[in-house]
Amino acid sequence: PWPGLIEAYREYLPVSEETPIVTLLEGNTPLIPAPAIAERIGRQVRVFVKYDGLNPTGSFKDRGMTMAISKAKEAGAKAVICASTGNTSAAAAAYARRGGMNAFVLIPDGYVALGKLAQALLYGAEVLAIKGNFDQALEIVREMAESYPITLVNSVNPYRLEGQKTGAFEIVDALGDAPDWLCIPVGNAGNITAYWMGFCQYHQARKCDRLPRMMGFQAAGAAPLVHGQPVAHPETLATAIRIGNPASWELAIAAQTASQGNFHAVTDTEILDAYRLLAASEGIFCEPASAASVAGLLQVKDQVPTGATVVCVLTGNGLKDPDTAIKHNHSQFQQGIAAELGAVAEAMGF
Ligand SMILES: Cc1ncc(COP(=O)(O)O)c(/C=C/C(=O)C(=O)O)c1O
Repeated sequence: PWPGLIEAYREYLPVSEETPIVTLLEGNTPLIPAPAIAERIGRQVRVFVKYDGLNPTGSFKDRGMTMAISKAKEAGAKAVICASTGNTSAAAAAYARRGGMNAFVLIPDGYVALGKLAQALLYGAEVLAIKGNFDQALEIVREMAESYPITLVNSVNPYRLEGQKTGAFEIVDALGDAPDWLCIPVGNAGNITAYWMGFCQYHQARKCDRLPRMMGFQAAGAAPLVHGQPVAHPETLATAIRIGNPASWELAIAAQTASQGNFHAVTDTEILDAYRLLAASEGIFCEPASAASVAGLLQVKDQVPTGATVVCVLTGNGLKDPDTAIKHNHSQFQQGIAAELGAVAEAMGF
């Protein structure tokens, strides 16, 4: 049976026998073929999606949190803190409580998807909603962690990136080599940094021959890495990546240049089209920010080499943000039908 990420990849992680393992058996998520998306590209291009929405708290953050919380516990921490657009706070709360610690989370008031807030509250985090955006919340928690006995578990904590790089390991283990392109949504830029770390470490260990081009996609209203400067008032319906000043800016640029990758901006409309395509044509429900990886691939599809293998990282489960699904689906939804066969048959067009 799958032992959880730290046990599965111990030799590649900064842990020792003294490290307590705080785990919810995260990782080992499916790499699902996406024929409907591949068909949109053609030229024998193969597309897979790494469905990281199937982690225990529903996002890729669990990969980083099993490491960050285990290391915090090893260091004797009693409480952790993070700023979050939602998924980090859910994962920090779950793993901190699992590890017997308290979790304090700062979130931008009014811009956290319903499912993520539900998680942080029920996991028993101290949830502080500030009248400001994620970037302001991150500045505050970085100062807090400097001045008070509390461990910061945002992705500036190196153990977060160490955990998140395991996504790259799993992709190589499943494909037998690295893909030609790795498409990934980018907000605070920890995940694109971590994936590149993982591919490079696996390449060093001769576990893969090739290294992918890292293709990072940001929401058009929150695309500092595309514009080359911070965005003071980031705006997008993909609230998970509504971030204007990524903490891992330099590391993400280094990954992009070293991999000969690129950053592109995708509009909210392109994100919603990919979000609906994934659900209605592939049967895969991810949250809006995650669909930016597919929206981006489709935007630059003519640049994909013939016969290439592409992996799009779907970073969060669609259930995190039910409001967006209800508001932006293209399905038939007839309400108030009489509970009679005739009425139902008529509604169905018979
Ligand atoms: C679903 C989803 N997809 C993509 C991203 C972007 O990853 P990074 O580029 O590593 O930030 C996030 C990030 C969320 C937070 O930053 C947070 O939860 O505080 C996310 O939740």
